[in-house]
This record gives sequence, structure tokens and C-alpha cells, in this order.
Amino acid sequence: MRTAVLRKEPSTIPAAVDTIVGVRGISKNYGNVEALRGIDLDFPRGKLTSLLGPSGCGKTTLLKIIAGLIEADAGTVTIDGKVVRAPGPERAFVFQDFALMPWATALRNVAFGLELRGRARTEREEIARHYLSEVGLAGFEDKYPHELSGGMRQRVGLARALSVDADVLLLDEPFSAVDEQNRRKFQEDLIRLRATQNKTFIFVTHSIEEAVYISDRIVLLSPRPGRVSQIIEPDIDRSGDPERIHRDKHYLDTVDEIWQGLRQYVE
Ligand SMILES: Nc1ncnc2c1ncn2[C@@H]1O[C@H](COP(=O)(O)OP(=O)(O)OP(=O)(O)O)[C@@H](O)[C@H]1O
Repeated sequence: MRTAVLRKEPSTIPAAVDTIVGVRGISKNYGNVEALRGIDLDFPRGKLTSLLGPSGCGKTTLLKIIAGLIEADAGTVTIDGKVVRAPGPERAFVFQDFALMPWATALRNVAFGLELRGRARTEREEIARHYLSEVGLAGFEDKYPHELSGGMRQRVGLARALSVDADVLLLDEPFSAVDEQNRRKFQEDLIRLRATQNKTFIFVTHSIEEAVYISDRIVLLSPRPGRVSQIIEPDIDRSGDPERIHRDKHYLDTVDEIWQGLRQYVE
């Protein structure tokens, strides 16, 4: 039987061979709420890493600190070895509510990041069309957000992040905005994009199944104050039929192993 690589002592993890995002000693308090304490992490280039952990453990806070949207109280974030303290063109953030402009079409929403970067209209629309098509939304260019389902809006948000050509995509898990079918579809999109786009994905999720299904690496955070409690590399063969993978023994064993580690926090 193949087993997932479980690393129980984060301090002993060797530096990733090719780290794109480095997090060192990140701590964050909101008033007297200690959200994160001393997070050290390396995110490997070209891989999909999920941040997983109990509600309120600081997953979104860590993601936003990496994005430069929230300032940490201590510690540093590096991109390719360079310290960053604010948002930058090498990172794109997909918000929980997708943050689409309701008055703009899908095409304009996707092209907006390029508009901000001063790209000419024909060029940015061409790029936006390409990425809408990449996420399965060809033909929906002229629809407004209210004419799209939650899952489609999510994919517009993803296309917008892809279109600005950032190396690192930061995705905050949508809560109730998408149903189960759209969630599955989105997971398929992520697996495919991760294989074809040469980008690094950092993804916040509540779902153990989702994390095991899509991730190269899972960072398990402890309850607040969030600390790295475990790093798991699921090593799932995703080449086959999704239904088969969801029934695969190795997949199910890995889900169970993580659940055994997490259940102490919810019982
Ligand atoms: N702006 C804020 N002001 C005060 N407390 C905050 C703020 N943002 C987050 N918190 C608190 O910090 C802790 C971590 O929040 P965060 O949203 O990062 O966790 P999370 O793991 O993403 O949670 P969830 O899984 O529920 O989305 C929580 O206790 C939350 O209530």
C-alpha cells in the first residue's frame, strides 16, 4: 500500500527544493485574539498547497498575509527570496465571494486586472476571452454576474486571477456560494490548471476530502492560535476518472488519517 508522506515535526522539514513562497515566523493578533503564532512554511513552485484546519485557526489570515492584504505582527513573507509586505503582480487573490463588479460583464471583470495594469483594450479582451474559455465559460463573456450561477462566478474570479499572469494564485475557499456539483467541477478545473498553467496555487479549504483530492501538499493548522501541526503529501494518482479516485483506497486512507489527526479538535 502507498502511504501519504506525513511529517509530524515541521521544524525538521528540509527546505523545499524549489521554494517560491517562504513564510518565516509569522504571527498575527487581532486585539487580544491570537490568530497565528510563529508560522514557518515553504511553498513549492508549481504545486498546489492547501491550508486546512478547524474553523477560526487562521487560514484566511495567513493567506491574506501572503497576499500582502493584511500586515503580520511579526515575521516575513518572501517571493523568490525577496521580502514582500504589500500586494504585488506576482500574486493574485481569488476572494471568498469572488469580488466581482456587478455592473460589469464577465469579460470586463476578467479583463479588469489587466485594465489596471494599463494593457490595451483589444489585448486585454483577447486574454480575458482565453482565460474564460480555460475555465469553461466560453460563450458567457457578455453575461453579468447576476446572470451566472455561484459556480460560474467562482470561475470568473479564477479566470481573472489567471489572466494577470501572476506566478502565485491565492484562493480563499468559498463557503456557501457554490453547490456540491459546482464544487466538484471547480476541483477538476484546479487539477487541470495546476497541470497545465505552471502556477503555484495556495488554497484555503475546510474540507479534508477536497484537500486530499486536489493537493500536492496539505498544511494542517492547529486550532487558534494557528500553528503548523502537520504537513501531508497525499501522492494521489489523479489521471483517472474522478469517481474512481474518490473510491481509491489510498485516497480514503489519507482522508481518514487526516481526520484522525483533526477529530481531537472537534470532539
Ligand atoms: N478583522 C478581524 N478582527 C478581529 N478578529 C478577527 C478578524 N479576522 C479574523 N479574526 C479572528 O481571527 C481568527 C482567525 O480567523 P480566520 O478567518 O483567519 O480563520 P479561518 O481559519 O480562515 O476561519 P474559517 O475556517 O472559519 O474561515 C478567528 O478567531 C477570527 O474570528
